[in-house]
Amino acid sequence: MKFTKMQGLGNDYVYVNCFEETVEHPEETARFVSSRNFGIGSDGLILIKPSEKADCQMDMYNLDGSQGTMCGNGIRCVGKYVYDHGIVDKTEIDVETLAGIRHLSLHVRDGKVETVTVDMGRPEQTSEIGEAITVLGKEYAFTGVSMGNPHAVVFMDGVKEMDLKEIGPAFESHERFPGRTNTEFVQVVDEGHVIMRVWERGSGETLACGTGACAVAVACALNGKTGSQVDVELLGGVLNIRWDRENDRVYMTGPAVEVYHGEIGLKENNV
Ligand SMILES: N[C@H](CCC[C@H](N)C(=O)O)C(=O)O
Repeated sequence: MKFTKMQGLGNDYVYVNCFEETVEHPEETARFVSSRNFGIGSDGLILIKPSEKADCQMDMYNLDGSQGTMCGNGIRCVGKYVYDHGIVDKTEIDVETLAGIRHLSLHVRDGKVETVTVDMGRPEQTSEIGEAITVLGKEYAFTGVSMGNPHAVVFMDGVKEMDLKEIGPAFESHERFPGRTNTEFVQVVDEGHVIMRVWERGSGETLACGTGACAVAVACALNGKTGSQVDVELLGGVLNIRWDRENDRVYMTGPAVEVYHGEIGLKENNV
């Protein structure tokens, strides 16, 4: 199977061009390629497929093989891939996802996409603001926001020093979230800048989460902690998020990088 390794702020996936390749068992393939020791090493697998409704389709799988409905860092890399590899010849494109169609504006330099602005659609508030929840015997306040996938946003201090290995999975699989959740731990620096760590549903801690950064920007505004444009500082870098309150849509701008191409034998590895 030919693949391309790409990353958005260190949130890295194995991408397969399914205009040319077919992946029979995507969940199993995602678990295999994501393994650093037995496969390639990534946060998951993203299939770039033809679409009847858009310029292409993004089909995304987390490290554990669970299928995601939307991926912000991933969709920027999908936009870069289809432009740089000649699948599209325009810089305003639409990508079909399980969360709906998303519009991308591709910013090109020297013939290659460098950054992408994504219309991430309408946010949906999925809890009370600051809803109480008990996790590992301790009470927290969270704000639930969906960007087509579920996020629980928790405001706290000392975010950079946190160890997410226990608290992350405990939130992810908490009974309050029947389909599991992505969880963002956020420290507000000022009304235009926040620091965020993320424990992703199905992938664990990642260096960045695009949908998560959008959910965080919305939760910050809902809680009156920032304006509606926020620089979200992640371990992997900064995403600029703008929640347009006029049309109630969230816009994310960030980089997309192609790291390398490769080929991997699935049958030889019993996948
Ligand atoms: N783990 C997420 C999907 C990937 C989201 C993240 N990598 C992003 O950039 O938005 C979920 O299961 O909803």
